This record gives sequence, C-alpha cells and structure tokens, in this order.
Amino acid sequence: MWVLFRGASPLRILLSLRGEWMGRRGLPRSLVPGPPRRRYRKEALPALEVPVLPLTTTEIRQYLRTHGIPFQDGHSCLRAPSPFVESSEVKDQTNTNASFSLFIDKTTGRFLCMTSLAEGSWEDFQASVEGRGDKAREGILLTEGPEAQDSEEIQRIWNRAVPLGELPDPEEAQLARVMFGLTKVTDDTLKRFSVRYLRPTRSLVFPWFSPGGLGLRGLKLLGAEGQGDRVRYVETTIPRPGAFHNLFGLPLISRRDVEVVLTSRELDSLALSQATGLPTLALPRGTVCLPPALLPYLEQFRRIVFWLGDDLRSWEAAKLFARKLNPKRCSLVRPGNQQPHPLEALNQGLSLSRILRTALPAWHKSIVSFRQLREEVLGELSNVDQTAGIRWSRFPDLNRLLKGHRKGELTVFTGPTGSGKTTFISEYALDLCTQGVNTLWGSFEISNVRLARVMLTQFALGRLEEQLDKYEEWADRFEDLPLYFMTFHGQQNIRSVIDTMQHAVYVYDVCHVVIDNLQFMMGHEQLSTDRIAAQDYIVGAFRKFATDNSCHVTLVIHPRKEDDDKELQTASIFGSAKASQEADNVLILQDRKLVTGPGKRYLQVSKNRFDGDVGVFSLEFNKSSLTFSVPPKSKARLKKIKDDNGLVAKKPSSGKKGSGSQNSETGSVQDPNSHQPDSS
Ligand SMILES: Nc1ncnc2c1ncn2[C@@H]1O[C@H](COP(=O)(O)OP(=O)(O)OP(=O)(O)O)[C@@H](O)[C@H]1O
Repeated sequence: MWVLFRGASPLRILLSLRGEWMGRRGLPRSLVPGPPRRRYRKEALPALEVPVLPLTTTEIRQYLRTHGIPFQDGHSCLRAPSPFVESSEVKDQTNTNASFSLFIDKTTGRFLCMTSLAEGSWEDFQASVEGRGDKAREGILLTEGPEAQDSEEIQRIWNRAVPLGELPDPEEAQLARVMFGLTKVTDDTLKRFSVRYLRPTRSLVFPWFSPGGLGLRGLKLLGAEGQGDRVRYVETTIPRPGAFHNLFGLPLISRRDVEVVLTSRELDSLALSQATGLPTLALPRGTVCLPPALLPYLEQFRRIVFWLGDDLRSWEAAKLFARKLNPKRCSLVRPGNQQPHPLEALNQGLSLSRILRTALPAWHKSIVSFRQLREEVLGELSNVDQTAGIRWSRFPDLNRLLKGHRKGELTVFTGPTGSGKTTFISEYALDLCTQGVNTLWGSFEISNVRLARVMLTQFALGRLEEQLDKYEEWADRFEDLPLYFMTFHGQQNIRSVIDTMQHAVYVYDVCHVVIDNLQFMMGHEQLSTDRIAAQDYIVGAFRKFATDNSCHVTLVIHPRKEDDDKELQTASIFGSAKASQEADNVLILQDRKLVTGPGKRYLQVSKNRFDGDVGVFSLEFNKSSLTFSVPPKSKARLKKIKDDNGLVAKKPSSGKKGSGSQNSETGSVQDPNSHQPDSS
C-alpha cells in the first residue's frame, strides 16, 4: 500500500487501518497539505483501497494525450484546463495561463485546481475524466476550511491582536520590536504583510490568507523567550502543524512575478522584502518540509532563491527542496558567518541584495570541477561540528562513538532474538524524531498499533495505562511529531517498499527510514544460497536509496544462529559480508544473559565509517517506560575497543579519537561491571 499514516495515536492507526480515520474533531483529516481548498469528495471513488503503483510523468502525459487533454509542461507540475470549473468561471478564455488552471504534480499525480480549489489524487482525476464518480461537474465539491473549532479560535485571536504600530503604549511596542529583532523593520512592512501583535501572550501573529488574500484560514503565533543573551522563538499554529501548510506572503505575489526568495521564517521574509523589494515567501514549517501541495503556487517563478538560515541543516534542506522544484531554476544562499538569516543580516547592516547575488546554483552537471564545488566545501568546513549530524539527546554514548546521525548513511542493527532490538531502535529513532528528523517506520513484524504504543510509552517516559487521563495530552504532543508509518505487515516485496520510501521522501521530506526487519523482504526462498543472494540484493537497494535520497536508513537484520553464550560480532549478521560492507554503521545489541541479570544489555558500535570510533556501552532497560536510555544521574561508562584482543577503558569525558579502526571488532565484550567506575 502507498498509504502512510502520520502521527501515531493508536486510535488513529487503528481507524486508519480500517480506512475510517477522521480528524480529531470529526472531519476528514487532510493528509495533503496546502491552503484550504475544496476537496474532491472521496466517496465517489470505489477503489481507493487498492494498492497504487508509482506513477511516472510519462504515464501522466500519455494519459492526458490519450484523453485529448491539452497540457503544458511546467517545472514540477503539468498544467491543463480544469474539469472542475465551469467555462464561465474562467474570466479570460484567451489567456492560456488562466484557463489552464489545473496543476498535476509530475511525481505523484495529485492535482489542484487553482480556480475552484478542488484537489485530489491521480485516481480521482482519472475517475473524473472517465466519468466514473464524476460528481465534480455536478457540484459535489466540498469546501474544506479549518475545522469549525479552529475557525472560531483563529478569528478570536485575530480580532484581539493589533498592529504593532497601533499599540497604545509606545514602550510596549518598542519592547516587542527588540524581542523579535524588529527594530529595523518598518511599520509599513509589518502592515503590508498584515502582521499583528497579541498582547496577552506577547506574540507576533502571522496570518494565513486563502489565495487571493480574502479569507483568513490560519495563524502562526510566534512567542519569544529570553535564554541568556539569546532569544528562543516558540511557534504555535492554528490549525496544528500537520495541517498548517501555506506560504506566508502569498497575497503580495503578483501573477507577473518571475523570481522569488524563499525563507524559513516569516520574520526573514519581512526583512528581505523591505531591504530588496523582491517577492518573498516564508515556508510554513521552515526547514522541516516542503509539502508538494505548495508546488503549484511556485510554478510561476523562473528563478527561486533559497535563503533558509545560517546552518548546515538549512543548506541540506534547501538542496532537498530544490530537487522538488527543479534544481535548474533554484539557487541557494550558502550558510556562514557572513550570510546569517535575512533578519540578522538586516540588523547587522549587511547588504541583503549582495548576499542574494552570491547564491549558488542548485544544479550541477554530472561532471563538475572543484571550482564549482569549492563554495559547498567551504560551507561544510565552516560548519564542521554540524557535519557530524544530529546528536541523540537520550544516548550520549552513541554521540561519543558515532558523533551523530547523518543523512545518506546506512546503519545495520542486529542482536539476538527477543533481546529488545525493536524496543531499542524505537527509542533511538524517537529521540531523533523529537529533534525534527522526519521519520518513516517500516514495521513488518509487529503491528503499527503495538509499535506506536511502545513509542508513546517511551515518549511519555512511563506507563500510560496507569494514567489514562493524561493520554490525550501525550497523544496530542506525539501527533505533532514528524512520524509516519508504512502500512505493510508481513512479507513484502522490496520494490514496493522502496517505492513507498521514495514517496515519503518526496511528500514528507522523510530523512530517516527504519526497516524492522530485513528478513521480511526476502521472500520464501528455501535454499540458503538463494536467501543470501536475496539479502545482498536488498541491502544493495537500501544502500542506493540512502545515497540517492540523502536519507538515513536503519536496517534491522537478524543474526545467524549461534551459540547462546557467545557474543555477536559483525560477522554474525545473517548472510554474506555484504551487509556490513555496505553499512556505514553497524550496531549490535549484546544480550549477556549468562553473566548479567535480566534487563541488562550492551550496545556495541562495531563499525563507524564516519571517523572509525567503535566501542561498547551498557544499557539499562526500564520496564515501565520501555526505555534503554541512561537516566540523567547514572554514570555511563564507555569503553573503546582497541582491537580484537579486548577492550581498553576510556573516560567518557575524553574527546580524543579512539584507536579502533573502521572495521575492528571484538570477539568478546568485557563485562563493564568489572571496570573501575568513572571517578570523574
Ligand atoms: N532489556 C530487556 N529486558 C527485559 N525485557 C526486555 C528488554 N528489552 C526488551 N524487552 C521486552 O522484550 C520483549 C521483546 O522485545 P523486542 O520486540 O524489542 O525484541 P526483538 O529483539 O526486536 O525481538 P525479535 O527478535 O523477535 O525481533 C518486549 O516485550 C520488550 O518490552
């Protein structure tokens, strides 16, 4: 199935699996972001549950040609006349741009009619063209705005908010300007973008208008908290983030604009617009994602410049987003000291136009010279701490060994049967997900409901069955995580799994995929040679996927059958050596039943391609929270493996590189209990 489920409240998954899930407040929840629009009624289609094969642009083109539908080839969409508008609704029949108001996403086939705001899947479109369930022409289109409860809240907040320039107390206005770094942004700019200020919460209020600038459909509130000499911004959106997708600044874009600068914060768009006069839009969720539903709104631009921020994450996000928009029309402002966020640049008196001129083309030919790469290399060098990736907040020892979680890598994870692999990997992935790593889970062995229950328990750090009154609160917070689940269960074909992953990268900007476990893709080959060949092929496919999509893949693989009293090694991973050769990282959950008590486990990093540090650290299982992470006060002891001969103790505080070589591993892991406790 193609269907991916966002968030993971067990109830939601349960209902989703029955194809019945509705939004929290009883309305169908949009999995598809975008400004509020009229939704093509799904009930008109009988066959939505049928697995859908991935589409190619060629197929979409062929279909349109076969059905005599004229179309234009755009950057990321095809444009065609919309079957969802009465011809009288198209004011200017002679203008092809106006009459070709249907945008069909070249990758997914989803459509959006800019005139009627009808939208739907490729199957919806085909059904409509073929007269199957074509109720659209009969007027059965639903207008889906924010849910009623949200609408009231949006209006109430908006009515209570006032333009900054109209605050009665000039001191309060000045304080707000300082808090948000707006001292150089004029009242006129704030007014043009309709920004207001909510006094009771001391928040800026950014409105989201429907296209054409008419109805108010959503709000983003931005609060500022002082943290030492830094300011931390806190965002709240109505509707909630998963459904809040819009481009701030859209009403100010003219149809004739051919160039736009995309920013990751509304404040940056204000600064850019004021300093350069260029059209600018802010992405709804910053560097987190660029929902494909927004692509039609960007089709008109011949040049798109990304200026998302001053760190490596912004740079990586910009490169990913450029792929969706067609890299040939995209340029990227390189992050660095001299090129901070636009608002900071304005405040530092830098020339924003000059910085924009330094933007690098996102597109490289297949062969490039160092001259074309030198700026990118500089970007990496000047952000060297960030090239190590995202650090785990619950596993400091993992940070010490692996340094972080990086895009485009393949991690292979193994451990004895029933040792807690799923439980551990769930917490490891959850940790990253709570830090904004968009994650897709492929759990083939245990159901999504069970997995979500484990994750929610780990998230809440305790049993929810004993505090059901807190369930809604935790589930709400959990729902806002960028977490998606494949609906596969049991044996699967590797091709459909990879296709689903590809889809998730495109639609949800997923950058970490967890596959639990590989054995479920190996088919039913009986002969061991066939099984090994199948595994090698699958590992190769995941490796390629990770590299091609800049997406980290964590692959759980069962070990070979070995003596129970032996520790596992890299060579214990089932199959040939291919899995460990292809992997950037190999993690082994060591279960030392014979020596230690129940619950005690060790995590061994036996391969680390990033910098070669390998080692082992202990994990303490907490049965009520289902977590392995070290409770804040306990002392974690880390050992580095020198070579096959054994372990050398090492203080966790030492920053020196380990002497372990990339592939070194040990045949036996010394019991950490026999080591001297860290006295530091
Ligand atoms: N360290 C531990 N001590 C005791 N129980 C544990 C520990 N880790 C996990 N468990 C429990 O053991 C059960 C199995 O765990 P889990 O499914 O994570 O193992 P697994 O290694 O993925 O299993 P499989 O080999 O079947 O894939 C779960 O009920 C889990 O809560």
